Amino acid sequence: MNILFIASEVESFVKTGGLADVAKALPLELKRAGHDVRIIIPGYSAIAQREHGPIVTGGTLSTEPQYVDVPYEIRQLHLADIPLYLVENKHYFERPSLYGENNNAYADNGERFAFFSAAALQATEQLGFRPDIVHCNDWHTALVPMLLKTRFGQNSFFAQTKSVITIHNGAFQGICERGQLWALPEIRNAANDAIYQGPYYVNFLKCGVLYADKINAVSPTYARELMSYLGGHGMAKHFQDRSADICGIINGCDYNDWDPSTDHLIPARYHVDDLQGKAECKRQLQQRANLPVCDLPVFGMVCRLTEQKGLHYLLPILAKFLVHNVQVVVVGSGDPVLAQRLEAIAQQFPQKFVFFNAHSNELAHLVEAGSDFFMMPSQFEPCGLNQMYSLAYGTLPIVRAVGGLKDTVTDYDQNPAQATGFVFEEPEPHDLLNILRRALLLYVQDPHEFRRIQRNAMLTRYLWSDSVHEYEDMYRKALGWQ
Ligand SMILES: Nc1ncnc2c1ncn2[C@@H]1O[C@H](COP(=O)(O)OP(=O)(O)O[C@H]2O[C@H](CO)[C@@H](O)[C@H](O)[C@H]2O)[C@@H](O)[C@H]1O
Repeated sequence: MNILFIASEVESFVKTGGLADVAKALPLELKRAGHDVRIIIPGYSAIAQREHGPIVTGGTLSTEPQYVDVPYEIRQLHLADIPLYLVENKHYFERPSLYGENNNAYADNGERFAFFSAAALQATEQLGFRPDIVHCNDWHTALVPMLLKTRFGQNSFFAQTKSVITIHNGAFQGICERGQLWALPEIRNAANDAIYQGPYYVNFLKCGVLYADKINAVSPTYARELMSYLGGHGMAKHFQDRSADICGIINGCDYNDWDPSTDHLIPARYHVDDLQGKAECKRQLQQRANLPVCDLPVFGMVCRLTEQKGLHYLLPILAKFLVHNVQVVVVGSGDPVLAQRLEAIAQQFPQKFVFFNAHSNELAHLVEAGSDFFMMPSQFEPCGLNQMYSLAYGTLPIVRAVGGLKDTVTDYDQNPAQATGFVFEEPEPHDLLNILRRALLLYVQDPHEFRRIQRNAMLTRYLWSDSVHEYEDMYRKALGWQ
């Protein structure tokens, strides 16, 4: 199949979160499976490799006569042997950040990603790449399915093209004033009330859910949650209406980047039968964090600082947990209020708790390798990648039973024989504290049992090559081939 993968970030070029990891690993695996894959993303000035790629085409996005047409250029880079196209426009993408600054989204994000989506499709035709499937990801590219049926609906080039959308995070929906879509009158003036959020706003994700030929969430549990009122981020009814076309496909883990036996971002390598390197990673993590270098259990956490990641469960109980003989290391960036609260606790417990207010891939690898446990008490979690990295690094994940966390971690109490970590149910700080204590107790009282679970965890595999079969299946269904 010819697959156009359209996303707002791709690991190795530009990344703020897990979407970027998937937008790298999935196209690579689809390519390995024999498909012709092209990736297209916005040409942010933050992309360091940008100057090495040639401009391969360009043009203007035509709009209504009263507005000026919007210019763009297409630059070509490569992700391994996959062409990666950047849609460049100085006004929209030459900014210090991808989506916003100082924790505030850019006010014209709707306009920016509407422009990107339409220009990406127009450029695809200019490049002569006729996609069977346009694979959209999250709200940023969720207008694409509707554009294929409106602006490009009569265009014979796209006559056989079908669209799918993957929901990585349904909480972000891209709600913007209708006026921001001045360049896309076919959407701004559409008679379909369902895509609007009240009379004045458009909801990008709704457009995707209504118009995509097939939809998937990044885990089976999250697919079910999206159709429930509690987990549907206010869009449950729209997901329910499309229930026949929705499936859940668990993300894979990219073991090329996340394998402790080959990882060169960590100070020592190790594998399931020889954990000496892990002990060295722990020592170096403790040194780096300025914590006493000793055999206390280390609980790590790496995340964007947002409510989603369950910091409001952790913050109220962190001081109580730090009364025990433990060390806790958190690496995160995002919400300044959450950062301040973490910093205040770090000052109170300098010998036990360290907070790195940073986005650092190298630190993320060190925390994964050097910790004994990894905390992911998310409020909701479409799939989650860090718990998979933790399993591979023998760092027992402590997670809440939601979304992909529920699908990937087996709880010690529920299923001791196959346990790979610890799972708690209720969205309550006290439940998190209980499970942290349970994990601590196991570490202190039964090192052999801890080692056995660690072994289970390290032998667990979530392979992209398995998930790709499910994506191929979804594409075939979208194309009506089965
Ligand atoms: N401060 C920091 N420093 C360094 N690295 C950091 C970091 N904060 C986060 N990261 C990295 O960003 C990625 C986060 O991935 P996740 O899947 O856990 O969450 P995210 O919510 O971004 O992704 C969304 O999309 C993905 C992909 O589908 C879903 O798995 C997930 O549930 C959904 O919320 C990991 O690679 C992690 O190491």
